[in-house]
Amino acid sequence: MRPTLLDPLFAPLNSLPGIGPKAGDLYARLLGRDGIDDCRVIDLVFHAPHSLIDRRQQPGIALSPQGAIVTITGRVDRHQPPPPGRNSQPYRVFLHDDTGELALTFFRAKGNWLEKALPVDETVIVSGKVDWFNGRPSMVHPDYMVRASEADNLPLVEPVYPLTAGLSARILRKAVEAAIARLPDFPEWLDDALTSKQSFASVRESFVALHDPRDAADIDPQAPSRRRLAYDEFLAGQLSLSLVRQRLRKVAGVPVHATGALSEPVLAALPFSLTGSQQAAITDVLKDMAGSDRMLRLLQGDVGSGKTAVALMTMLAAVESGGQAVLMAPTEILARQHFATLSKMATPAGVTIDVLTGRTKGKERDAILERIASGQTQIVIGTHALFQDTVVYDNLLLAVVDEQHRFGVHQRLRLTAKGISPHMLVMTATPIPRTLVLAAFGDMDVSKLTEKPAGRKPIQTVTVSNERTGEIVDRLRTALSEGKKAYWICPLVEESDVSELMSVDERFALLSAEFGKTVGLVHGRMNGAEKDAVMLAFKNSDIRLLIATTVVEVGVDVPDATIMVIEHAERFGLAQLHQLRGRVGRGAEASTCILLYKGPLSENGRARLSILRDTEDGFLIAEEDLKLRGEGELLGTRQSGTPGFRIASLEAHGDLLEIARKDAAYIIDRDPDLTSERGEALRTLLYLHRRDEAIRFLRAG
Ligand SMILES: Nc1ncnc2c1ncn2[C@@H]1O[C@H](COP(=O)(O)OP(=O)(O)OP(=O)(O)O)[C@@H](O)[C@H]1O
Repeated sequence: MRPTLLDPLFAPLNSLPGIGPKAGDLYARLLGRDGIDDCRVIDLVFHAPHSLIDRRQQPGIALSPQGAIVTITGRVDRHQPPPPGRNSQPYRVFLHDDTGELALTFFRAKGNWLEKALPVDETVIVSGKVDWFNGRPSMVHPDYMVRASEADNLPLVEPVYPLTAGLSARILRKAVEAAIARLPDFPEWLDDALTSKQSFASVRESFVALHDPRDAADIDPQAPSRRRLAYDEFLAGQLSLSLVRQRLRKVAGVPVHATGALSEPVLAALPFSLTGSQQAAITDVLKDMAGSDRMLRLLQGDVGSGKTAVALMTMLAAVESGGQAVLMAPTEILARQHFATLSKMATPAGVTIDVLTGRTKGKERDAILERIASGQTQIVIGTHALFQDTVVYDNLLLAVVDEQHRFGVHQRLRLTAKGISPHMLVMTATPIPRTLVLAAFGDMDVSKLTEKPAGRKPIQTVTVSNERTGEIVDRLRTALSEGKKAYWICPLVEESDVSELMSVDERFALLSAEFGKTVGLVHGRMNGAEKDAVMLAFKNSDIRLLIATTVVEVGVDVPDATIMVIEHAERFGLAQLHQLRGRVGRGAEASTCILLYKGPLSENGRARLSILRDTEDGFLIAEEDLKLRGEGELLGTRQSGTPGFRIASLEAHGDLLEIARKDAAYIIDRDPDLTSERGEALRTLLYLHRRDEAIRFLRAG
């Protein structure tokens, strides 16, 4: 049960005065929620200002910079209403100070109201944005106008919040103030030693300070209030991951005894030998699974480093031990591709492998479910359909979760909630910077595949302005006539971009006109069967040029494709470009990646593309991407529905994440059920950050 202390903060957002049905939609949009019913008061408390307006700036009229928000103290000289019948023209009021004259400009204004507010000969203070036009300064609809005698009514410093169209700054500030007024006195959940070392204020004071910046330093991520709140956010995350991990570890842990009876014949039949990294990762996994603790391991592989083979070897070990294994892929395409590859690779082992996805229906589905329940099926490949209630396993020992870009604690929780407690191997598609691993997975055991299989040729990467697209098409013509295969990737087109970007459909039309039937198209709006058919034709060479959106980004394996063209490369994250590029260079032939950009590039944009040109080391690229883009964008975590951080930033507060990790481990070690006084306070922290799932877990455990 949520502590009653938090009730006022978890009340519906529209319980605040002034938020009606119309504003509700705006707030939902602003806060990134589905609807107003999903918004709580607390969401506004976390809605931090990004800058401030300092109305203490009084440079004088003549010295006010164009576009700056300034405050002017001056004497009103005259009013100039629009000529009679010309109400579309503005109403102007002129005032002066020692340096010059300023026109205050009002549209559709009532004259008598202005005469009262700005009487001639009165000294007034006005504040707002100054615009210079033809050498004359004006201020359109000042934010504030007060008489000099009432200077106290002018807020000197004002926070500026992210807004959404239709919601005014003033209204939002009112709502935020009302939300802040509901802040209770929180129990202190941090250790005294830490708060004094870091000079943290109390939680309540920190929230108040967050919304009441006094100068630019208070807006900085390193402001003490922000650091405190960032720390809390990290701690809540680390604590919930530790709790989950602790419970997962506690349950079961059926030791897996690999005999080699199945994996050895498979290994012997592979057309290659495993790399040192692959072998090391398999050894790590087998060692974990042989123990009585449950395995929870993250397998990070660079693009094309051969994760699939590692997954197969570990799954065969589970089967050798008399159990079952599943491999969960993030998409239908990948599940089917894994199924095809693994079935072929595993033939010498003679194991029964099935595929189960949302598309598996009717009699086929019933038959598969029956085989899984009886234990006849030893390995199942699929999507999240693998963990629906109707799927009952006979003896599931290992779950390999190919998370690719979607880090989901939730899925892992769902698995355990079913009472299934297999060993778990989580695979990610690209290297992830350590801080991000920590934030998303907590303190997890990690194996890395740093080596590329032998015989791979480096991919030649070039950056080319889109003005030279014609040349690229000419080069493609030659390559295709030599029997080569190529990808051409277009970014996802959002409606707002339509005029600016070439959509996949347009690109497909243009290139089909050029190259005829050898051109195929896949994108996210096609259904699964359609996508599969095109991918298959590409694999089998009926299609030699594949136009695609990023649906091919993860895991697609067509080893004889050697050319990758990425249109609007400046729009993609580095890690994503690295992933896309990784679709080529998977065979023995030399490959090329052409990054087409629309210029002129910003300095940052140029830096990003050149990193990609200069290295193929995904671990390095991931670190650079984090530096240049920030974690929200990185690997698309934002789209994946994983709750991002609201105050904390991995770049700015990486040091705090490290401390929070240790703090969480220390807490769980001493007070695993959070029952001490500090433990109780920490429960409040978990609720405050909507980490309820961890608390539910605590109770279930
Ligand atoms: N040790 C190896 N030697 C040579 N080729 C290998 C080796 N291991 C795997 N391969 C081959 O390399 C290709 C890439 O392997 P895999 O699809 O498992 O990569 P991945 O790690 O999943 O990368 P991605 O995320 O880019 O798909 C496959 O065609 C696979 O058969």
